[in-house]
This record gives sequence, structure tokens and C-alpha cells, in this order.
Amino acid sequence: MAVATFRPNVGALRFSEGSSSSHGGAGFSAFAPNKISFKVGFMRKEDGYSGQRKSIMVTMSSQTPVIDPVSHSSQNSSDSKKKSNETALILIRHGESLWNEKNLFTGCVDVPLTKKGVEEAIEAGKRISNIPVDMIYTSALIRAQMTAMLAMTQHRRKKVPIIIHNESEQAKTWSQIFSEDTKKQSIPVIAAWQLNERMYGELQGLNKQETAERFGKEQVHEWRRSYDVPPPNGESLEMCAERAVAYFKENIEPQLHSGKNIMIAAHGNSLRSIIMYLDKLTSQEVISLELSTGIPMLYIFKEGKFIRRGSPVGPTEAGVYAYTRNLALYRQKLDTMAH
Ligand SMILES: O=C(O)[C@H](O)COP(=O)(O)O
Repeated sequence: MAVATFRPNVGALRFSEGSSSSHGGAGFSAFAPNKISFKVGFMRKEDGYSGQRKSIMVTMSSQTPVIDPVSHSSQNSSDSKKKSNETALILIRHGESLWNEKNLFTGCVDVPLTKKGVEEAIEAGKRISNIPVDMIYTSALIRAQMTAMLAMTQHRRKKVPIIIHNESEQAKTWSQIFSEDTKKQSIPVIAAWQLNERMYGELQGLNKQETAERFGKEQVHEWRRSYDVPPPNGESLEMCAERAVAYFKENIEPQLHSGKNIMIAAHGNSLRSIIMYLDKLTSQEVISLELSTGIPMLYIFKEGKFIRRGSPVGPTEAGVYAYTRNLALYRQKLDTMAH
């Protein structure tokens, strides 16, 4: 399994899908009100790594308690947002695709999920089922869109994700919704090509292992993980960032500022470029950043800053959610609605 490495405000943190629970799921198990521990995962064999297993428990203290006591009556998420202008940002790399399964370089080739990828997307949905989502952004590729839609089938708020079609005046006109109530029960999904996986050029369709044997492990690792070295006639991560991070700053960040909770379902490299921006990673640090398929990552956007909160665990898993006060209030509201 891959490992995602972040340089948060305290120490160096690694977390991954590796976890003590039966069905995986990185995340938190709070031993004490202000302590969170993360399980470190290990590198993924099918990515051409040696499969060295590193699995240690990292404990870091958080400045605020993992979950604040939720006392007064539950406010709706917009009220609580107005007071603390805190919003949630969820990032999910798509579930396993048919070419991930075949260990082929995919890039911008538009392949669907495998059965396992569908299951990963549904599991990811369980893990974010208590976190507010007001808008969804995906890439233009089906594997990311399938992941978003499947994940949302598990959401407890039961709003309907609807892909926005404004590629032409007719598409916009023909997909209008003529009921305000129905609109309130829906979540706009914006598919943006700028969030597509980085274009892998002449590697697309090639087997990763065979390519490493042909060009050498180091050269392929440099093409795959370096910041500014593009694969033959493809995009470097830097070139991918020029479109993906620009899109995030121009279109998504203003929505977070306005109080919207956002989910982005995209790809290993387009998300690496966005996380590099969110976590202010250097071009050296981003080399070791790996994202597993279908593992949600949660950020809190507050006072113009992004605070990484790791990967929420599933509602049925042991451990306590590393929730903020607002997220705990939102979850309590869902609990109230469910009764
Ligand atoms: O495009 C692909 O092949 C995968 O989405 C990511 O590939 P990578 O792990 O080689 O970046």
C-alpha cells in the first residue's frame, strides 16, 4: 500500500490505508482527548517498490481536543459556519481502475473502476458519511466521477449529487431544475478537465513494471514522482499543477471562503499537486507523497488556512473521529434527523 507523507504543523506524519481494523482505513484512534495516533503504512509492491514494510505508531498532540463536547442544540451547518467560517475539504483519489489493476500507466486515458475500485469508493463514502458536502468537483474522467457518485450513496444527508451540464447553452437549458425544494436537496457536481490526471505522454498504456525494466527503475521513478521531470511528451507534476492548482485557487478556494464544504474526487498526481499547495510541500518533499486509491483525506479551511486532519475512519470502526466542533455539531444534527 502506498503511503501519504505530510509535513503538518507538528513533526513529520505518515498515514495510509494500512490500519488495525479489518477492512483497512487509515485514520485516527484517539487514546486521549488531545492525543491522536496515526498508523504508518508501507510502500506498494505493484508500484515497483521493494515492498519494504514500515509500520509504526506515530502519536502527535493536537492543540484542540479531538472532539469538543457538543452541548447546546444542534445548529444547521450554515449557522455554525457563519460563526467560525470553518469549512471542510475532502480529497479522494479515485478507486482502483481497470488499468491500475493491470499496472498500466493511465494518465488521461478514460478507463472505469474495477469491482474493487467500486468497493473502495463505497468504503470511502462510509468514512465521510457524517461530513458536510455542499459541492463536488471531479475531473472529466469517469473513474473520478464514478468514485464521487458511489461515495455519495453512503452519505447520511441523502442529498442528490447532480452533474452540472453547461458545456453548451442547450445542455444548460435542457438540464434545468424547476423546483427550489428539489434544488435544495441536491449537490452540484462540477466536472473540470483541469483536475484530470497528469497526462503521461508516451507512457500511457505501457506496463509500469516493464517500463521500469526497459528504462531503469530510477528513471521511471523520476518520471512518476519528481516535480519537474516530465515523462516523454507528457506532463511533469509542475505542469499538472499549473492547471490543477490554478483551477483550485480560482474556482474551489472561493467556494470554501464563502462557507461551502467541498469534496474533490480526482487522481493520484492532480491531487499530489493540490496537496503540495495545501501543505506547502517543497519539490523535494512531494517526491515521497503517495496517495492510495479510494482513501479520503480531510482538511479544515479556517481563516484562510488549510489544516490537514488526516483520513476519517469509517462510522463502524473503533476510535474517535478527529472532528472539529462544527463537524461534531453537523454529525449530531444528522443523528437527530435520523431519529
Ligand atoms: O495515471 C496513472 O497511471 C495512475 O493514476 C497514477 O500513476 P502513478 O502512480 O505512476 O503516478
